[in-house]
Amino acid sequence: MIRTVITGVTGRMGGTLLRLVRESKDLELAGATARQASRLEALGVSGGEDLGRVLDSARAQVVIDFTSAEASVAHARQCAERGVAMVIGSTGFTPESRAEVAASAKSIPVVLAPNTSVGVNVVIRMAAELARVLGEGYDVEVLEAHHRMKKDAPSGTALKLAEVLASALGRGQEDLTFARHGQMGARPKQEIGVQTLRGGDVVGEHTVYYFGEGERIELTHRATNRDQFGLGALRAARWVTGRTPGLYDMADVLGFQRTS
Ligand SMILES: NC(=O)C1=CN([C@@H]2O[C@H](COP(=O)(O)OP(=O)(O)OC[C@H]3O[C@@H](n4cnc5c(N)ncnc54)[C@H](OP(=O)(O)O)[C@@H]3O)[C@@H](O)[C@H]2O)C=CC1
Ligand SMILES: O=C(O)C1=N[C@H](C(=O)O)C[C@H](O)C1
Repeated sequence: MIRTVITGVTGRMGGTLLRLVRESKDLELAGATARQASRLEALGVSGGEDLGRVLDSARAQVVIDFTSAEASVAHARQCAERGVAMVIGSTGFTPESRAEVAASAKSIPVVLAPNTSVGVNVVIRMAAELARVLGEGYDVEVLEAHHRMKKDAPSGTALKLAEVLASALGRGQEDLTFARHGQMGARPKQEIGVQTLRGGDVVGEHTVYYFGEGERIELTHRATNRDQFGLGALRAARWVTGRTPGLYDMADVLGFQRTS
């Protein structure tokens, strides 16, 4: 059994992960964190507010962390100090905070994935392939929709899609456009647009549009609950436990060639 700690267990993903780890045959819950330790009792789990202290008593092999970018940076440092592997699903990283996770990943193996659903990762791969095959004659746009409680925008998945599309088309960060308003002028050929919708209880939807002359291709993934994110995270946890230190992503877990 792989001894697993879940951070932010009172969150939407934390709750999903707790149920899936409890249902799993090869992962066991070694502890959990919550910002208010009093809430752990109601869930019937042992743990505390500080990951470092939880790890010191839990003999954990892997931490699954879906909290926030800021919290994940601190959690990665605490795991690195104790040699515990990690799966980080948090989004909202800046280049600087991502670099801090990468620094921790010099001493522990870390899977950092803005989307742990296997289906989404297949779509990311297909999106890059479609862009490569279609080439320059198509205008590429990414649209994402999420629930009203989501804090970061655009989603980590939309950013990843934009990154792999740019790489497939030989374009760079400077070609990404995150919103349009006012007198923008005609759409530059090189542009890759990334647009965000927020509302209700939308779990997570991503569409890549390829607008051509006389045709339009749309590649869509819709999550209708959080289980596939959780199951993918458990798969990543099995894969990363005992691995050589380094920063990995779901492409590594799934044995795909990296797209960017
Ligand atoms: N990779 C993937 O496939 C997916 C990624 N995500 C990402 O995972 C993250 C969590 O999403 P979700 O579960 O919906 O969010 P929630 O707000 O429901 O849960 C976040 C949890 O993390 C805790 N937390 C937040 N900030 C801190 C902090 N600074 N220190 C310690 N704990 C903290 C929260 O505690 P408290 O309850 O006290 O606020 C809460 O328990 C987001 O970044 C989201 O984008 C989400 C779904 C799938
Ligand atoms: O916050 C969410 O809910 C989600 N966040 C991830 C992201 O930012 O890409 C993945 C998923 O779509 C749900």
